[in-house]
Formats: sequence, structure tokens, C-alpha cells
Amino acid sequence: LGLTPMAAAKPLSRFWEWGKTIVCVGRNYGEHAREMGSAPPRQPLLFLKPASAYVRQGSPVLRPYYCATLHHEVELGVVVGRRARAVAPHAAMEHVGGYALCVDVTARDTQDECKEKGLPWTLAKAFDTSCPVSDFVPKERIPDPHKLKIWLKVNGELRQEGDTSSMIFSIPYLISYISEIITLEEGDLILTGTPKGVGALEVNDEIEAGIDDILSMRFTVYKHQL
Ligand SMILES: O=C(O)/C=C/C(=O)CC(=O)C(=O)O
Ligand SMILES: [Mg+2]
Repeated sequence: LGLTPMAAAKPLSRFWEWGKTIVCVGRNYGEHAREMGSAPPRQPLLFLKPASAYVRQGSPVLRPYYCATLHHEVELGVVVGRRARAVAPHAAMEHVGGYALCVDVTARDTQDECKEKGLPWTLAKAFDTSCPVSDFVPKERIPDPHKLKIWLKVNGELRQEGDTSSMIFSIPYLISYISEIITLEEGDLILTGTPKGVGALEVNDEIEAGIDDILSMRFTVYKHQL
């Protein structure tokens, strides 16, 4: 009939279904770097998670079979709304589509071993379900992403409460820095680092995390069954 098929709709509000890359920033809060015995970085420390790390409320967080010490790291996520390649800091916020709350679930004993052996952190950070994410928050709802309280409880006990104003590298700086190395595409996600208070998660623990009174999310931890 000569009709052009419509491009499949990819709503940013469901970025976890089609976004390809998750870029994570490490040690972006001095207090967390110190609790890990690490020096605050001079430039952003970057690592990646694959899209298969995404997990949504209603599905469990799975502890990998090789991990004895699983840790929670609550983080503000920035959802890319427009392709960014080598953008200047002053223009970087134009590429933000919105935000989400994330947990950078970490196999801490595996990470310690990787650090000791000088190996990459893939096994510690990139396993299936290592990136629980909340609903999408359009950027219009968060006029200043550097003025947010993010928090995380385990079985009702407050473990982490941080203020995004304490980030070492700001969101525009991070977008600019990352986009000079990795082209950021629409739907990609940046995890901006965790405040202090990271700690262990046991099987059957209930995680609850939120951004101020803007949103909250819940997850249960299970053992990975091969
Ligand atoms: O310094 C370390 O040993 C570990 C740091 C991390 O796991 C980095 C993060 O993922 C973070 O700061 O959010
Ligand atoms: Mg982290």
C-alpha cells in the first residue's frame, strides 16, 4: 500500500527495556571512598554494566553463586535523553532526559579479589540483576539533581542516606567527561556513585530505597540457582 512502517516507539519512561549501556561512576563521594580505604579520584573512575543487569521491582536481586558478600550501593541514575558525543559541561544537561534511583549491587568479596589481582571488576559489578532501577522520573520533576537525599534501608533499618550535593564530580562534568570517551545514546543510564554506608545483603533481605519523598522501590534478595 506504499505505507512506511512506523518506527517502534521507545518511550524513555521504559529505558531499561531498550537502553544499551549503563556507565557507572565509582568513588564519587569522598566519604564512600574513605570507607573503602580508597583515595578520592582525581578524574571519574568508570566501569560498565550490561543491560542484562537491569531488574525491576517485582523480580528478585540474585546473589551470584561465587559471591559470599553481596553489598548494596544506592545511587542516583541519570537517564540520557539525547545522544551525547564530546559535549561541553555547559551544554551537558540538555542531554538529560530524566532520572531513576538505582542500586549498584556489588559482589564485594569478588571485587576485593579483583583489586588484589589487578583484574577488571566485571564479575563484581556486571552480573545479572546487579542494577535494580526505579520508575523513570522526567527531568522536569527534579529541577536540581544536586539537591536530593537518596536513602536505602535493609529490613527496615536505615543503612545509607546521602545528599547528591556531596558528589565530587557534578552531573554536567560526568556527562562531558564520559561523552568524550563513550558516545552516550538515548536510553543509556549513568550511575553517579554511592554515598557512605554500603553494607552486606543476606538472602531473603528486603531492600527499600528512595529519593526524598519523590519515589521509593523494594527488592528481595535470593540466591542464584544455576
Ligand atoms: O573503592 C573501592 O574499593 C570500591 C569502590 C566501588 O565499588 C565504587 C562504586 O561503585 C561507587 O563508589 O559507587
Ligand atoms: Mg557504585
